[in-house]
Amino acid sequence: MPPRCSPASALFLPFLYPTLFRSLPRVPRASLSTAASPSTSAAEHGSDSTETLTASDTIPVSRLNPSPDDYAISSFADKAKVTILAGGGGHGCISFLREAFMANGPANGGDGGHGGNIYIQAVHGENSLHKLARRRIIRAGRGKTGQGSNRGGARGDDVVIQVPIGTVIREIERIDPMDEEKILYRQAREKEREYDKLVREAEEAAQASEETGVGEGEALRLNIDLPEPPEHPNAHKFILYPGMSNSDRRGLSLPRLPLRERLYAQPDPPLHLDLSVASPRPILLAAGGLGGLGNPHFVSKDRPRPLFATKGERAVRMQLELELKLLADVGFVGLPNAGKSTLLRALTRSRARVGNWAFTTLQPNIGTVVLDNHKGRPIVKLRSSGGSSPSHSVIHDATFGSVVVSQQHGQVQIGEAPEPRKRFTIADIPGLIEGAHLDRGLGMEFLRHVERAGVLAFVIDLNAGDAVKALKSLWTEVGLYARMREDEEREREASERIDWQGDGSTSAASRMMVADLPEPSAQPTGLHIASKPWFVIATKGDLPGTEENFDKLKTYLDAVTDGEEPHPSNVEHAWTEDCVAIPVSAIHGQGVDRIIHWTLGLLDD
Ligand SMILES: Nc1nc2c(ncn2[C@@H]2O[C@H](COP(=O)(O)OP(=O)(O)OP(=O)(O)O)[C@@H](O)[C@H]2O)c(=O)[nH]1
Ligand SMILES: [Mg+2]
Repeated sequence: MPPRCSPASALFLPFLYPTLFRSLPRVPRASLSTAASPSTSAAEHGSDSTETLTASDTIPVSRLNPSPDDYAISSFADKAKVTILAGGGGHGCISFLREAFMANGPANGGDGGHGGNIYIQAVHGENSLHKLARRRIIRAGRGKTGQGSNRGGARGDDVVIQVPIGTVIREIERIDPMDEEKILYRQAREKEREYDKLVREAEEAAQASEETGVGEGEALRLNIDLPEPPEHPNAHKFILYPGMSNSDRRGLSLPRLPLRERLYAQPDPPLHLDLSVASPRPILLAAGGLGGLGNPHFVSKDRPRPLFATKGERAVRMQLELELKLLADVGFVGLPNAGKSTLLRALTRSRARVGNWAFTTLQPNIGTVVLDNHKGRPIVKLRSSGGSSPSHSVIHDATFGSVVVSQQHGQVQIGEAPEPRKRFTIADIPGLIEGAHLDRGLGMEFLRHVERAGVLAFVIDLNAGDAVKALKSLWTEVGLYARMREDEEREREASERIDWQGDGSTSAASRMMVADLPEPSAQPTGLHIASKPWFVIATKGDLPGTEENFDKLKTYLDAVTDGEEPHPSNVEHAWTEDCVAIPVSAIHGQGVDRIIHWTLGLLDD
């Protein structure tokens, strides 16, 4: 375990609070970095720390201290409802060869093109569903109609919907013309069977009347009583030649079309996809309709010049609900106005709105910390070994690439090094207030994102009163929310359980089914959030008079790590492995490197 706020590490320069880094000579406040000077000089002039609340006013406007209207509107969305329409098939063509001295050439109408499919693919680099949420309807291309001279129509364009990794797709509604057609065919077959039965009965009756000597007239009457034969269900699928004469139309007998199988298998309903890893290939959501058949398909000895072709098949239409589950690697949790958005700006290229008032942020902002220059070369210097996982070291070998040498129980083990992380994402959510778990403030909606982050970073304003108290109240809110969610989950699970008896009691059969499963604990613990690794980012450290507050916070966190104090949420068995507080001054971009390194250590553990 690395020393907390290690004075030996050159990366973790104690630019703030030199007194906490005992082995370093005490640096007088006046000689702190120039960036911190405006507020320092304010302190020298004897100003009160509460007066420096608006210290950002004295700092020149920059990317990290922007004017309130210098921001990009957050285009983030974690939910979307879309209707997808696969492309219908193009119609078949009715055409005949026309050449000099050939009055009635053979049929040469081309087939229609097949409709385009709609696929979905989870990819790296996407981290929001806002583009989909805005589009609402996604259509694949329609197949083109066939042409004369046996030229087939072009295929409709496929559409690949790219979504972030962690997207869950649920089907709400589906209209599949193939299913409708199957039902129509089944009904038609039943009607035909009934008609055949009637015909057979009429014939038998006619035969019987002949044998019993009833006159020919009676037999004829029985035949006339028969209803019209049922129409075949695929009559609507044909297109007729527009220049057809009335006599042609009267003598037209349309052939029976068999049910055609789609080129691509349509996934069975209800569709439920959980794309928790990048999909190497796009996954089919909706298959396009088949192209119609040109008139040469219907040429026969009795019908040398078919004056019809078939229409393209209609395609699937689906309504889907998409939800982005795994949102960010790190979730910022903090009171309003703590400096979360400024910190996000300092760590990433985000242009989140910053303002000296509560609830500046109304929608979550997602920022990506890029660790390489997109060519594999690191732009953030990583620690060679150690961090929060010092039990292994990475050796770079020209022949074998990266090899991990780890020591477990005194034995050296050699394994393949994991791909170095190239980026991680941070979610900056609106500030939490007391009662957030009861949906006060902008609370609940956004605590969901915290629940899903791998690491929690508590952003505490050192200039806004007791930091330990602030941390405890934030953890209390998060803990209460976690318990509430566990309760909800349990209720949902109970309502989804099969009621074998129909009266709410569970029979022996269902008991057998769940016998091997561990019984869920009766009380919600909130452990699913409290067991996540976390750390504290103590911000606004440039403001005078904050050093003491940080000192207290550090002492408290050391006590939590050593087990002398309970976890701030009071949840038992919560994560207390290495609770640290990192002092930063986001407005000056100081200390942010250390956040990146610490986060990497926690994420890679
Ligand atoms: N002196 C100083 N001021 C800071 C620092 N970080 C943020 N501020 C100021 O604190 C105020 C609030 O910053 P924001 O980043 O908007 O805070 P927030 O936590 O995102 O606020 P909400 O979105 O309302 O929850 C702004 O006036 C910032 O300029 C810092 O490190 N030092
Ligand atoms: Mg904000």
